[in-house]
Amino acid sequence: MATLRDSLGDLVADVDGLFLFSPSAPHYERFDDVDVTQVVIAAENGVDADAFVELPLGFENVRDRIKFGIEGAMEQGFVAEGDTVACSLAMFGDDADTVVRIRVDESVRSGVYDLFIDSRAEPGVVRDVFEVAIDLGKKGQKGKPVGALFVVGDAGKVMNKSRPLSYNPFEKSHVHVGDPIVNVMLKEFSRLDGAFVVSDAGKIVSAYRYLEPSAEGVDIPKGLGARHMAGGAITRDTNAIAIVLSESDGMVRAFKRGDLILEIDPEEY
Ligand SMILES: Nc1ncnc2c1ncn2[C@@H]1O[C@H](COP(=O)(O)OP(=O)(O)OP(=O)(O)O)[C@@H](O)[C@H]1O
Ligand SMILES: [Mn+2]
Repeated sequence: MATLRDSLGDLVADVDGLFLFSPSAPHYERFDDVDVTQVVIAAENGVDADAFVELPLGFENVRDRIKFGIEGAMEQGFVAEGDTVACSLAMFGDDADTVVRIRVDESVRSGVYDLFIDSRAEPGVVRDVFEVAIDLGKKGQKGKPVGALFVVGDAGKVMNKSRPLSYNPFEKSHVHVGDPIVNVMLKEFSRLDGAFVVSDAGKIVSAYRYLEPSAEGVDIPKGLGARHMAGGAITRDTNAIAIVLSESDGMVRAFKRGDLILEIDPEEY
């Protein structure tokens, strides 16, 4: 009679790679002499792995996390299309409690890795803007839900394709989107109309910008309105990405080249 170990062993039988998501050192050492490519995907390479993919965001959604890891491993040549990999990750506890078997193919490519790593803005800036948008999504302004639109990268071109809705409070200051003060400021602003324009290096160039991209041919999900349309369209007309917090449904969405790339729920963070 087959044991449970035999039956579940099929999950990892003849895989080409083992992906360890944020492994502890003891968990990592358990696989010291496994005979397949090991890739560590984590916020930092604490276990000093040879094959490492940096996770810029926590990705509470496991599907997004796995897709990001596989996309990053493909980009770096650790695995190739057609490979099958086993992913070990923590879903409920602090250490690995889940194994996922997945085949590496184009369907895994969600564009999330590309959004963070191959955009004009630095990966850390993209991460900082996500964190500001997620924080705003969780807390709102004075407890009320609020929407916001951040256009990140290629600021010169974005400014040329937009106009001021009112005076720009960032005109004479050098505020980086990762500065803690930003979260406080955004909560104090009377309203977050228009778009925030952020430079490649993360400087907030302007607030209250009215974006005027040409919108024909930009296809955004039904039910999303002008803020999302402007966010999608500006990323088609420039090399910027757009991160949009919806006042209506509280979701944070990212657009690049006119396409919706990522949708996350701040409540999961
Ligand atoms: N072209 C634009 N450029 C900059 N900001 C815009 C633009 N169009 C709309 N907005 C901003 O989006 C806000 C909300 O507009 P609207 O409700 O139509 O968008 P939405 O996509 O439905 O967003 P939400 O899901 O937050 O309601 C507007 O008050 C305005 O501040
Ligand atoms: Mn709306």
